[in-house]
Amino acid sequence: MTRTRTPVVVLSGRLGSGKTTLLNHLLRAGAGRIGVIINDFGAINVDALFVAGHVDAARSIAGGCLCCLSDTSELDRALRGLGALDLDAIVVEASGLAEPRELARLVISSSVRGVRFGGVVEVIDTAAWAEEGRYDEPPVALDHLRVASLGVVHKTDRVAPDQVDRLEELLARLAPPLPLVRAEHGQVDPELLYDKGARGLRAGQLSFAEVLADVHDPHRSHSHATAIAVDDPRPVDPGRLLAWLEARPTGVCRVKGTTWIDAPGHRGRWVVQAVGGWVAFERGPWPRGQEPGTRLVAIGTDVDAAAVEREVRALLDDEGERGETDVLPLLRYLRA
Ligand SMILES: Nc1nc2c(ncn2[C@@H]2O[C@H](COP(=O)(O)OP(=O)(O)OP(=O)(O)O)[C@@H](O)[C@H]2O)c(=O)[nH]1
Repeated sequence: MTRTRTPVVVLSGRLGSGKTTLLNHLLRAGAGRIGVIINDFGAINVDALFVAGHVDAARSIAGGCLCCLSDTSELDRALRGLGALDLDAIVVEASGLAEPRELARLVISSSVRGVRFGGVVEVIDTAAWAEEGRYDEPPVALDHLRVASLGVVHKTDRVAPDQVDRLEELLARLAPPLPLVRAEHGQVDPELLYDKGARGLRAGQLSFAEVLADVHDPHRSHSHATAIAVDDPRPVDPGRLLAWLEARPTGVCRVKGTTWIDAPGHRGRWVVQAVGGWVAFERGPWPRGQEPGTRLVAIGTDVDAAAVEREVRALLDDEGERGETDVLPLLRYLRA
């Protein structure tokens, strides 16, 4: 019996749009055996830390966008490792800055046997688009929409239904007829993702030849962002952390990671997420084998990296245990 080639699906979407959330949903949904390749931008691969434990095989590529790494064989190496396994799909979670066209090109032209390009899924942050209020402008670059085989209109719980309709009308005008699916918290039917490669191109979608032919310089095509990573065994000062998150340095558009809070009643691991003006905390146990500590990544454009790193390091707490009341201001950002 001929073994069918494993589809490689690229998950693309701007910083904080919900790619890891969607990936976790796929893994938890138990829809087949999935391999994942996670490409995070910072030196600490925070996304890899956040991915659910149900993954059958995982490879992590940290330290730069796949499409900007000088060694483009990194993806091939990861695919080779996974391609040998009997998987139903491989999902590549791109960093929020990667160029999907470039990633598609890397997968299409990969010489790794046993895998095939399975399409680009563009995760669209409806909440960020509504927050920015530029209702006639696309939520992502048009080129991203033209490469995509599916658009996930995501975070619909954070906006009014008429805004979701408005975004979908805009997308239908700009990139007809990109199939769209609405989702909250990544809850997309896995069937929609794995079959895409087999179905061929929709009208208006770039063909493989077009993706391959248009040799462009990925370094020019996305803004140059900087990721500042701090990994330290100390807890954070909750008050200073919140004040910094609420008034982040100019240019820092994304903060994520885990922090350690050492205060009675609130002691433990607090996951921090900030996208644009939005901040959230989630509490949870330390994954087995992980020592308590603070691992934060701040991502931004035109930032003074040394100054941001100093600011993040200043959040670390040398004064020992905090009082319960120090944590209270964080509670209004705490998600169940
Ligand atoms: N309200 C709401 N929040 C969501 C939804 N999807 C994701 N989030 C939250 O948005 C934040 C960012 O989600 P991630 O899945 O980490 O986003 P990402 O695209 O992987 O982020 P980067 O890898 O940094 O680009 C997290 O706090 C998620 O819990 C959603 O549908 N609704």
